[in-house]
Amino acid sequence: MPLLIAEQLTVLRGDRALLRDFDLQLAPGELLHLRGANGVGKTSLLETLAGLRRAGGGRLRWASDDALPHWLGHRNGLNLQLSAVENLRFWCGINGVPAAGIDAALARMKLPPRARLRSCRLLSAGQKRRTALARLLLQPRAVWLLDEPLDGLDVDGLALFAELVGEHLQAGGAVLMTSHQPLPAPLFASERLL
Ligand SMILES: Nc1ncnc2c1ncn2[C@@H]1O[C@H](COP(=O)(O)OP(=O)(O)OP(=O)(O)O)[C@@H](O)[C@H]1O
Repeated sequence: MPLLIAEQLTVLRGDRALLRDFDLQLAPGELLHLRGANGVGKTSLLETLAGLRRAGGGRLRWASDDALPHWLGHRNGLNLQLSAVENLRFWCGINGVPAAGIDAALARMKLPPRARLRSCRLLSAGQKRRTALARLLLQPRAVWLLDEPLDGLDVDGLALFAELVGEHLQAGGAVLMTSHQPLPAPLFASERLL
């Protein structure tokens, strides 16, 4: 049974329909890559699927009522005045997740210990991305909706990301991610052009 089904979805930006009659299914163990040019509506679609943007029509069905997805926007959603640890502590607080796993999650993302305590505005783009991705490790959620998650990652970061995704798919989760270009190895996905 699919984890997520979107049927005849209309994706809006203001009063403009970017996508109409958009159908999508996401099965357990599936990595689906949505590829499209700048401005085509990838971010708007992911925000609509995540429930952050009102759909203009159609239906969204989740495998279960409590199947809240992980949504990671392309701007990372970090408060740049706070450190990586403080950002994740805040995220844990608003999501009711124990903060005990923060250090382990940042270690898994290979963020050096000193960088974890530094204000995020002093981190590189890739370090900020690794911090944002660490949220995926803090709470198990079946569906990951990731908007341009590879931006800023170096070769090691890409390998790490592929490892996390592989483990998630093995565990029966699913990932929907966007980008502008074909996915690099070692990521293997079904691809949909927008
Ligand atoms: N704040 C906004 N207000 C109104 N329209 C917007 C706004 N932001 C974006 N748009 C419009 O919505 C359309 C879709 O934007 P969206 O960010 O979803 O595209 P995208 O495919 O994710 O683009 P990119 O690859 O550049 O990130 C764009 O063509 C843009 O003109």
